[in-house]
Amino acid sequence: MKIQNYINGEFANPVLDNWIDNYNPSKGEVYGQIPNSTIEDVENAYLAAENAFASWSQTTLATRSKILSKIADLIRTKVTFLAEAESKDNGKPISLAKAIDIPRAAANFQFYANAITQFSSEAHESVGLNAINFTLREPIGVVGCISPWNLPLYLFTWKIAPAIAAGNCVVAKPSEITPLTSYLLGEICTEAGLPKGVLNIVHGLGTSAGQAIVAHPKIKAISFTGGTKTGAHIAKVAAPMFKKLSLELGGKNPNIIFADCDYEKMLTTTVRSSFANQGQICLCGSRIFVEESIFEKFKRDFIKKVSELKVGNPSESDTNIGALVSKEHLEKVKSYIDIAENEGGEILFGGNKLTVKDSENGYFLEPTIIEVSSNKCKLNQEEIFGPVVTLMSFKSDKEALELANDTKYGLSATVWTNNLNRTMQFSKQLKTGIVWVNTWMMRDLRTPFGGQKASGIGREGGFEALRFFTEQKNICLQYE
Ligand SMILES: NC(=O)C1=CN([C@@H]2O[C@H](COP(=O)(O)OP(=O)(O)OC[C@H]3O[C@@H](n4cnc5c(N)ncnc54)[C@H](O)[C@@H]3O)[C@@H](O)[C@H]2O)C=CC1
Ligand SMILES: O=C(O)/C=C/C=C(\O)C(=O)O
Repeated sequence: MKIQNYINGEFANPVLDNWIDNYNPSKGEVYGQIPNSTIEDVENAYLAAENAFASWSQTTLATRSKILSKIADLIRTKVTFLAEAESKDNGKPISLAKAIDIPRAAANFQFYANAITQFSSEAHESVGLNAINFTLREPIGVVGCISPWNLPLYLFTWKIAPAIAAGNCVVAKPSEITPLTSYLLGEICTEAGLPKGVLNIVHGLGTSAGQAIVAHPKIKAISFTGGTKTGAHIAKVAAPMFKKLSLELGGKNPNIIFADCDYEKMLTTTVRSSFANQGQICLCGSRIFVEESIFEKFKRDFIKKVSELKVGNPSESDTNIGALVSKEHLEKVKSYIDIAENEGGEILFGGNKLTVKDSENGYFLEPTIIEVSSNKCKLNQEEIFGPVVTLMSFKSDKEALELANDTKYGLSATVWTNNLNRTMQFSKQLKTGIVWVNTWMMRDLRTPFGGQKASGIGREGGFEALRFFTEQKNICLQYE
């Protein structure tokens, strides 16, 4: 299968006719090629976007809303087809893609179809001076959206939907590791009546196609989700050009469990927050801290529940954990498990690569639980981004809070307790962009989403994304 770029509403081969192999991670085999796009393809995408901007930026909100709703409808009608494609490309269970990834992609378009009709700006009357200020929020122009491989269509559309709803035209690049569903989105956008050039999708490597988007002198804003190192590089390139930047980066999120919590709910949710999507979600609670009085009980119960998870072929409906996204990523995750003992850790469960029947060459790994004795170890400080969690006990609220905040990351935290004062103290003092209390990954698309410290800058979601994708202009008008 050959994936093509989507430029000016047409599918096109890369200008230099260079291609990259695309892998099915659960089979460990090549199943297609994608464009190895270069600066020339990005320029073509930019020109198409620039050309479309004059008209799209003047399209009524009702028309934009109708087209975005239609895209959402089409995604919903193709949920099984898209879920199968996502699973094949990424290795995640089809059941997960069908329940979470694809419905969320539809919800992203539906949400911004509605939100743009409610988005407004402010006016300030300068009383006594016969003057009024009103502030326009204008689309920026051509913007760049770059997304990762862990939640491919989910995160790709989370950027594109607000960008086009706000009247911008887009040059977008999905991860080269998971290009399939974004390729299929091109067709859907055409069918929904999105005018040519409003969305342009360029496939290829981060270091060439991605770099060309970030460095393009006329692409004025970049919305990026991915690794912290890449985010830092993007900031270095884009900042001297004064581009707007939204960077949603890595996490090393604490999951803090107190003895007074609703134990069964905590246990079930903790299995999910540890291993959903093979642990490849920036929000996964990869550092589990448990109050000393229930530590041994938690350990026993958690290991038992995790041992019941089925690692298997992503197409089987009872599979809980599919394949990791690539061979390189599997090796990276495994390398952390391999240093566990040198770091004073004890592997309590898992730790091994797995061979799955009918998918013998796939990139499978057991869900892995490691008890560590210090939060300073690499396992607790570096983003592993796989099905690996660490456990540590704590004695007091103060110690738990210190452990939780002792990382360069600051994306999310989960706290399990029924104590109101403790809930408020932790909510206020955790240095993260998101705090979940007695739940995990409960998403309301109106809320600001993003991290502090090395987890990024800016917030996605709700009106925040519409603010990011618009430029303010204040008009001050005096009258007699
Ligand atoms: N959502 C998250 O928080 C994610 C975190 N990661 C972390 O990052 C690590 C590395 O994974 P990668 O796939 O290498 O992520 P990455 O950060 O390199 O890739 C994310 C996106 O950025 C693009 N990209 C890469 N270099 C670029 C550049 N110089 N300019 C513009 N775009 C560029 C990629 O092509 C991809 O579309 C993972 O092991 C994980 O720890 C990775 C993916 C998602
Ligand atoms: O729900 C969201 O909006 C985002 C979820 C996850 C990520 O952003 C990620 O894993 O990068």
